[in-house]
Amino acid sequence: MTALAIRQVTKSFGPVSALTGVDLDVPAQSFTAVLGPSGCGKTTLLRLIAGFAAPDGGTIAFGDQQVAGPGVFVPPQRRQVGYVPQEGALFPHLDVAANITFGLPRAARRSGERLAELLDLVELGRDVATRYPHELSGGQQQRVALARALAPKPSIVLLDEPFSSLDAALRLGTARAVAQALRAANATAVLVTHDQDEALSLADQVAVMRSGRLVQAAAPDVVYASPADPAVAAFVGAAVLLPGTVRGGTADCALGAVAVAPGAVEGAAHLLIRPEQIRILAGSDAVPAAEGVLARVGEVAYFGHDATVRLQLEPSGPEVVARVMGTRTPAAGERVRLAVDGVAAAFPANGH
Ligand SMILES: Nc1ncnc2c1ncn2[C@@H]1O[C@H](COP(=O)(O)OP(=O)(O)OP(=O)(O)O)[C@@H](O)[C@H]1O
Repeated sequence: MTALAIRQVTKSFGPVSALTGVDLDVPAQSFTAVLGPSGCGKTTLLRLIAGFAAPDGGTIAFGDQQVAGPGVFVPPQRRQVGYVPQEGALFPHLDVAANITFGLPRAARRSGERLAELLDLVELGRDVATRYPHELSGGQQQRVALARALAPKPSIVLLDEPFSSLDAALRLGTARAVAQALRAANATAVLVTHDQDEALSLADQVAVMRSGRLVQAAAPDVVYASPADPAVAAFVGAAVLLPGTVRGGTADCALGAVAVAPGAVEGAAHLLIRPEQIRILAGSDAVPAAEGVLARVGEVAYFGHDATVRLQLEPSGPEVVARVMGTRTPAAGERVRLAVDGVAAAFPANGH
């Protein structure tokens, strides 16, 4: 069942067109990440869903109830939406218990049952209940903000870059705990983020926005492996884009003959290959000349778990980037042979 249906929504601020013809379906009890660069309209979309502003055109429906559209505007307090902002959303003069239960009827506030349930849900100990926001870490504060948003059992939870103020170490753990709590609460959630890793790792559906338009909405692996266009490809991860020619399920390019996804249009194309698909076979002496494509190793950036390796294709080909395991990094200057694993996505050259 669709919990949230957005149809042809537009919104302008004076001459600035923030949203243009946005369509998005969010299935019930699922997690959608709206991903896009700064200024693409993500927050505006979230604010329209919450009811903090009205669209200029189009409709928004929660289940079978239209909440915004021509002649219809349900105010935010009647939309049953939970909202988790970036930071600083907690009341500083109230302890955690009072913050979480703020929106609940008095009886539920008094019983403490729902409070205990919510603390468990966001994986916070009971001892945290009497602390004040300034006595919590940033990650704990965001968990409390989520517990407060979930307390009245909203139909939809909206999260506006809720992890962006956290440092890297806290970010991952908090994001995972929040996603888990949303699933455990059977909530329907929409998260706004400009962080591709966050979107790909947390969401069931990634909705990619660019310049006020929604350019692709699909499962994370589909957006990554079959992006709608080269710009989406580059935005959702590192991408090697090479010109090539598609013929009979294979493309010829600077990396040799590379398999392409079924249905690829024949002829001139831009090929998308992910850095982790480029495999360094071995030093050029150890591999028969017929195998792989020759390259010279340039800069190696070591990240511990893995490394990125810049490779200049020989004799005069373009530079490509490979992602290799941290235990198998070649040395700069070494000559190697390369192969491509898996399939490349092909975009017709005259299509863009
Ligand atoms: N209240 C407003 N008045 C005027 N212009 C606005 C207003 N709100 C947003 N905009 C403009 O609309 C466009 C989309 O803004 P929005 O905040 O939705 O983008 P965003 O993708 O959320 O960006 P960020 O990631 O930086 O928050 C931007 O050009 C912004 O300057």
